Amino acid sequence: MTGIMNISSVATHQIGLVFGKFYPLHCGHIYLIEKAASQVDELHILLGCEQNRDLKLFQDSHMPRQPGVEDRFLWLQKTFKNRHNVHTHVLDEAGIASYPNGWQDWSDRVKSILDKHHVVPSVIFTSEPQDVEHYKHYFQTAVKLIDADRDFVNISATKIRQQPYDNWHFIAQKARPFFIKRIAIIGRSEFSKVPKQLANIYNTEYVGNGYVNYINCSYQDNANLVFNKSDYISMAKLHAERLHAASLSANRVLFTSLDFRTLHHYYQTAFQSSNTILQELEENYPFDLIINETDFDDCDSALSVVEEILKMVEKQLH
Ligand SMILES: NC(=O)c1ccc[n+]([C@@H]2O[C@H](COP(=O)([O-])OP(=O)(O)OC[C@H]3O[C@@H](n4cnc5c(N)ncnc54)[C@H](O)[C@@H]3O)[C@@H](O)[C@H]2O)c1
Repeated sequence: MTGIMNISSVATHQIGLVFGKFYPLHCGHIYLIEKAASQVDELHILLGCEQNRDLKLFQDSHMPRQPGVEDRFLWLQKTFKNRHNVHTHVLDEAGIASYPNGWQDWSDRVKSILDKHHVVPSVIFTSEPQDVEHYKHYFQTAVKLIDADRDFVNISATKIRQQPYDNWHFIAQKARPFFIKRIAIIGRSEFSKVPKQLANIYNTEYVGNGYVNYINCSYQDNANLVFNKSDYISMAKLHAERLHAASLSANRVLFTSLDFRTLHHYYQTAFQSSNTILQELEENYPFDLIINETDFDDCDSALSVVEEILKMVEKQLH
């Protein structure tokens, strides 16, 4: 009895495919994938990438940096991490005439990946009506068209590439940290309030210097506190962790009172030498905007400072 059930379930085991560049992954893609996944036993996503095309898409965009294949792969993996019947594969399209001119070579490349993973598709899902007959012809499978008019999620990746910050709520939650603009506003006393104010205005996260806060709380007499070399490294590591954590929930932009270039500069001034950890953080964790108290005149009012900074931030987002 059990054997018979297994044979019949193998015979009806439905395997679906979804193709896409996911450049970047957005809620329309997720809707398509979830609707597809709910109609099959297993869904395989093929993430198409082609170096020159992808670079051109980036150059024609307003994205702050270029997503690599690994970024796009991770967005999919993280988004569908709890969907155990959804699998993602990278499809390198190098050397194939670009869409829609390379259907034969492209479908051969797809089939070689499917063969490698022993995947025999029964249905292809797409929201592109013009591709339906091609898919049927080259893959000899059923094709299901999902929301061709984009009624449910009215967005395209092209629009997001053009205006990522105006289309923020369409960007997949797991892709958003990639797009966060990092802004450091550095200064003392009154000026130190400015990044907190800006975070409130932009309904987003502020990341203070956690290490200094910790030291201030731990020691009563910190008037003559002098940091040693390891303090700077601890400060930098803690700050990188806190920035990363805040970027998971930040809204378009993130404000902080410290960037790694400035921290390294403090270190160099104190010890007359560089530090490799700080150097690496400086290089690998660039900020989009660094504003210093010294960029302003002493006589500038608090209001005029905030207004000036608001203009700079707006430039970053448009
Ligand atoms: N070289 C060739 O001849 C050839 C032929 C066919 C396909 N391809 C490749 O296949 C891939 C197709 O990618 P794409 O440009 O369609 O990717 P995409 O990332 O823009 O879209 C992925 C899928 O999501 C769907 N989608 C987009 N927005 C949606 C929304 N708002 N609601 C619902 N669904 C939505 C698309 O229709 C598509 O089916 C590319 O890598 C392309 O190169 C190449």
